[in-house]
Amino acid sequence: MNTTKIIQKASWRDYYEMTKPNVVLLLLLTALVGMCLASETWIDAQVLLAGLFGIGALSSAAAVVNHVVDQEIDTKMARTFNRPVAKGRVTTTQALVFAVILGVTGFIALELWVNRLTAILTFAGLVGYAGIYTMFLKRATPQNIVIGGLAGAIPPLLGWTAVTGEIHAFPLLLVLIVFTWTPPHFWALAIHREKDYAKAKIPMLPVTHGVEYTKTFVLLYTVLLCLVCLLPYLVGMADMIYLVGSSALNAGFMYYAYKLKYHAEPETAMATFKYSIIHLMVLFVVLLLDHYIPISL
Ligand code: HEM
Ligand SMILES: CC(C)=CCC/C(C)=C/CC/C(C)=C/COP(=O)(O)OP(=O)(O)O
Repeated sequence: MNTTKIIQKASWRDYYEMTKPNVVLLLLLTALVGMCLASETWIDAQVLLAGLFGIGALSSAAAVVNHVVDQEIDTKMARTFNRPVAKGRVTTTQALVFAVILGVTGFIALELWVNRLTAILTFAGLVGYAGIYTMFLKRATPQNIVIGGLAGAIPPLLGWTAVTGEIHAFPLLLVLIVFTWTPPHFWALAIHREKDYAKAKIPMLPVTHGVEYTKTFVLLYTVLLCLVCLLPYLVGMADMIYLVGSSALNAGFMYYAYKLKYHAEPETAMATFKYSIIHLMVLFVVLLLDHYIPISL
């Protein structure tokens, strides 16, 4: 369906919004923690700055491409209809030029001042989110976000490879944590926005399998997340601050997921989604504290 777009002048805020700044900030926190956990001492300033810049720029480029590819469906949903490209304030060409500038500068920064492995893995994250998830999976299967979640989960590994130049099992555990966290994060929001997704004909789980089924899977993935979060402690990667902190955060997530399934009120799904963001943010801060203040039993 063709939607007529009203031509309005774009402001810098439109370009900022297209980068999904809050999402990218949380991705960068997970990358920073990956860097810190890989270092026994201070992180080299060049690796720290160029690494965060490059990962941030390529993630932002992926987010801008998402705005271009999804412009048609964005016009159909209350949450997204006012986005810069959907609304026509930024043209497809302008957005793509912006994405290419971000992508190329980010890749060059990683290649020149960090290392090639990190540049290639970060680029793979961009292709995973902008190419595989946005262009194909999102419209193809209700498991879209489970598979696509891998792209958003990769930053802790990127932080680690930025510092060490190699892949290690420890950051892969952090990737596994974010990967397991993504379904309850997104499906809680999708339950709240189920009618929007149905209207835009996007096969998100609550649309294809119903809200009750999705709530069950939010709960099951939250249980899985609680188990996966124990792994850093069990393999000796993290100590007591992490064990206590992550257990408390996971108890909170279980409370919301259980309430969503068995005692839901109208706002429970949105509250669960909001909690998921606090959960991941604090979890990574706790990992950082634990790294610098190791307390063993
Ligand atoms: C395939 C994986 C993911 C999907 C489908 C997804 C989906 C979403 C959606 C639809 C929103 C709402 C955005 C809005 O209100 O405009 C959102 C918000 C958010 N997501 Fe995710 N997400 C995913 C992965 C991640 C990851 C890996 C992170 C960070 C590590 C993350 C962090 C956030 C944050 C911080 C917000 C709040 C944004 C804001 O308030 O502006 N998400 N997510
Ligand atoms: C290089 C690298 C690590 C790239 C990862 C990039 C990235 C920005 C991941 C975020 C995941 C996310 C917000 C998905 C929502 O997309 P959606 O299209 O389902 O949500 P929307 O409807 O809000 O656009």
